[in-house]
Amino acid sequence: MIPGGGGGIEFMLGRRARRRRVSTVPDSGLTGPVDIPEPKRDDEPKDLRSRFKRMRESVTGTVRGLPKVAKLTWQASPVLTITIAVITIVSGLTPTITAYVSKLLIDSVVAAIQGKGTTGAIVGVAALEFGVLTLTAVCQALTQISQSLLQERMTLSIRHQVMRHASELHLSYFEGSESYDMLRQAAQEAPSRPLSMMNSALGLVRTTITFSSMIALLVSVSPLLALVALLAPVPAFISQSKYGSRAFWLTVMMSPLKRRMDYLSTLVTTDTYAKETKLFGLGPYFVERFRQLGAVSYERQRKLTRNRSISSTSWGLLSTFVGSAIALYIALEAVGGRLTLGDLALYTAAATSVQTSVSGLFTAFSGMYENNLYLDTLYRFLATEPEIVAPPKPQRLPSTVEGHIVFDGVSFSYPGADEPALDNVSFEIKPGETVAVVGKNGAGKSTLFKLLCRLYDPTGGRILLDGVDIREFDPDELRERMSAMFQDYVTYQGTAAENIGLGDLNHLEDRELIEDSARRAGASDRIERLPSGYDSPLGRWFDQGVSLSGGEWQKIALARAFIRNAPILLLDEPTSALDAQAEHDLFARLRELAAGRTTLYISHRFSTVRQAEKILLLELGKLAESGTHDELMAQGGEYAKLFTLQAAAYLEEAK
Ligand SMILES: Nc1ncnc2c1ncn2[C@@H]1O[C@H](COP(=O)(O)OP(=O)(O)OP(=O)(O)O)[C@@H](O)[C@H]1O
Repeated sequence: MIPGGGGGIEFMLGRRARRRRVSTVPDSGLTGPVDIPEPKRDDEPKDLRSRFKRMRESVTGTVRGLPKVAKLTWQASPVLTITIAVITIVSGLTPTITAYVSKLLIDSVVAAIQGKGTTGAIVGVAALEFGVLTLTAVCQALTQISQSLLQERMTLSIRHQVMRHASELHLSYFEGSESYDMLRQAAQEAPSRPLSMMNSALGLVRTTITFSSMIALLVSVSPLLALVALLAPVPAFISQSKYGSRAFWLTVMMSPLKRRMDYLSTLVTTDTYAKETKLFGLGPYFVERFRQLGAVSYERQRKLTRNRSISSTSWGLLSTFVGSAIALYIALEAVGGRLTLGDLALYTAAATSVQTSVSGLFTAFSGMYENNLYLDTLYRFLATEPEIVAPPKPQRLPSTVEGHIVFDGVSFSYPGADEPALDNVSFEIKPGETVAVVGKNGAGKSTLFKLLCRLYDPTGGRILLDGVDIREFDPDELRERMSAMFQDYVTYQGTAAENIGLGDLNHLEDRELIEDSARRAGASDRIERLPSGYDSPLGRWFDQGVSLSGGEWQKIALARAFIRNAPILLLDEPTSALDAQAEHDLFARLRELAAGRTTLYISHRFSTVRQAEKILLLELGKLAESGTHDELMAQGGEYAKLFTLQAAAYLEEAK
């Protein structure tokens, strides 16, 4: 067993990190052997004392988890939570009442046989029994209905919380595989756990009620019997909780493997990848890798399930043996005339019930313990603080931002990277200027844009907007003043109008503005030719939509960037997929499109770069050259070299 609560989990994750290093699972899952380490713990308690210590720790950890679970359940539905709680108390009493009514019935039958009772009394007790049984049935039905409804509400409520929190987290959170695993577990495992834990907790209450009322009856016939019945289920509990923690462990360990399986499955089942997987004949290979990873995952689950059931069945048999011995003892007492037939029925029911209650108590507790471990992942995820947040007293952005940008000695390294992506970069962009950023692949151009949007914070230096460090603004407000088209723009599975409107939620359904943005991006002709124009679905996930070409999609992404009337416009290779005419048209209109805005664009085509008012050339994260086209050509540096190289290639072709 392992301690519940945060400390235990951190400890386990520490171990997990160590295990991952020795893991034989290759990072991508595409090649290499497939295996995952056994979810065994070196520090598993060996002797009884450490076992009890562990048990005490897990009891405290689990009990501490209860208020949080109660809060989650209450948040999902107060009415259903109260209903379930009330039914639990009622159904805790029904077994004892049933047992007592059975005794009354048998005694009244025996009395009638002996001529001491009446048929009327028997009918009365039978009616009472009918009433109790009806109450039991109603309670069961109500429990089932409330539980399934509460589960539905709970799943929605937790998924909603996970989505909301994920939407607030910083970009780099999604780029780490460990945090991604945590997110996956929180989203997939956690929704079913609180109700399960709540049920276990309420089961605990129910069985405690049954147990207390029954034990009173059992003690009156034989305190020794009561003690034996109490102790018999303990071993089963210990084995249950041990396997409970292993099951959790296995889920944690298998999360990376399951993600790889999901990835392989996506490669084969998603339209975006289908072309290439078919051409390179990768389908059967990916399917086989999926099968291998699946086989490993199944084998681990099978082993655990097998060991768990063998162990719990064996310990369960011990309890059955004790139960039978008690029944025999009571039967002999009845034969000896020391008990009535009604007493015999009552005590047999009581003994069985105490036994079931005790094992029920233990099972409920070990269930809670296991669920609490899973929930801890959810709590840790929900407790992850977004790294990029507004300062306590953010500076208000003026309603009209001028767009004066200064990079002052800005450096940035991606987490875990050896080399900085940007190294002491300084430059100034005047309001309304159009600036081109150029440089070789990996020079740091896109990183510069991401820092400007505050998707990351610089590791050194500062970025000023209209003279204020951008960290002093609320990041949401800052981003409202910017519009951007990234290199890996999103192709939304929605209509053409929605694809554009999503660039500005305030104008999501403003058809006039959407059409105007499409015109400015050169996308309107194609959209108008679609079967339902702007209402045509693009992509095929939800509707039988139209498939657009790469360049057509890029124009739609451009239109999305244009719809937002922001003072700063960032375009990362905006014409990489456009044909020569479309590219020419766009840049010919760029001055008009960029009027009144500070515009930065990244481009590898020097013909489009030359018209910028300022050009920044990055080399290995450093600002190597800056100036106008004429200035840089006159300098005869790297820019001049690259420009001449490209121009020469065109001239060569033209010959
Ligand atoms: N999310 C990331 N995590 C870690 N490293 C990254 C990440 N994104 C980029 N890098 C690294 O930072 C460096 C700069 O990348 P960046 O995307 O800014 O280059 P770029 O100049 O835009 O290149 P390209 O012309 O190919 O688009 C590269 O070496 C890249 O490997």
